[in-house]
Amino acid sequence: MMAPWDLYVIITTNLGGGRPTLELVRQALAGGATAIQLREKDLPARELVELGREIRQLTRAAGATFIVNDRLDVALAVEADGVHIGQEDLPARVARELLGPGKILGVSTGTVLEARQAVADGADYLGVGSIYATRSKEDAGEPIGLAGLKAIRAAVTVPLVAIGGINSNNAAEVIAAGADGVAVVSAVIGAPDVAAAARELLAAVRRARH
Ligand SMILES: Cc1ncc(COP(=O)(O)OP(=O)(O)O)c(N)n1
Ligand SMILES: Cc1ncsc1CCOP(=O)(O)O
Ligand SMILES: [Mg+2]
Repeated sequence: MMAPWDLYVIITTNLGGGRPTLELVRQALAGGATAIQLREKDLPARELVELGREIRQLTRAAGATFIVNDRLDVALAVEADGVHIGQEDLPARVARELLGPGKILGVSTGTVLEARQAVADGADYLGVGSIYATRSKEDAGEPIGLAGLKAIRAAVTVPLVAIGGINSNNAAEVIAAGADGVAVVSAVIGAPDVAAAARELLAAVRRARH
């Protein structure tokens, strides 16, 4: 069964307003996040594994998908559902070989060429963006906008998760442009009430689909 990508919350603790990682995860899940990504750039592998094990338990109990960013070794070690890699990470084809067919492989793409290549290499879903400007990733590049998303939607059939500057005010137009779900950092973990922010964004995504 492919994961529901309606609300994919990315956990980068230093963008979470000083709150502990697991508290952010618990609150995002309480607000209905359908997928959680552990995205910590500065933690040693040992700490990533410890956190990943806890998040595995929390996501399993909530029925949510758990993806580890960048680190295929950590994803396997904590029995995550899969790994997300970008254009500068492990090549997607290599990641697919190491993962085998049973785990989810997500790949970041910003162009039709990248999207087609990622699918050919074995991606199960694509992170598409940055759609809008974002302050959560320094090297996010120029926004591709809804036009970029629509072009990728027309080129591939795998699920598309739109990312970059998405919030409850613009989620509807992103879904209308062809995204299957939204991936967010600041709109959820940067909010004063993480659970309420997740609930509001999830409702916006689901409303947009009907
Ligand atoms: C769902 C999703 N889409 C895109 C990204 C970005 O991945 P990447 O380009 O490798 O950048 P980092 O997140 O590793 O800085 C993502 N993490 N998740
Ligand atoms: C990880 C990532 N990849 C492309 S944009 C981005 C950051 C998205 O963060 P926000 O939802 O706060 O704009
Ligand atoms: Mg990466």
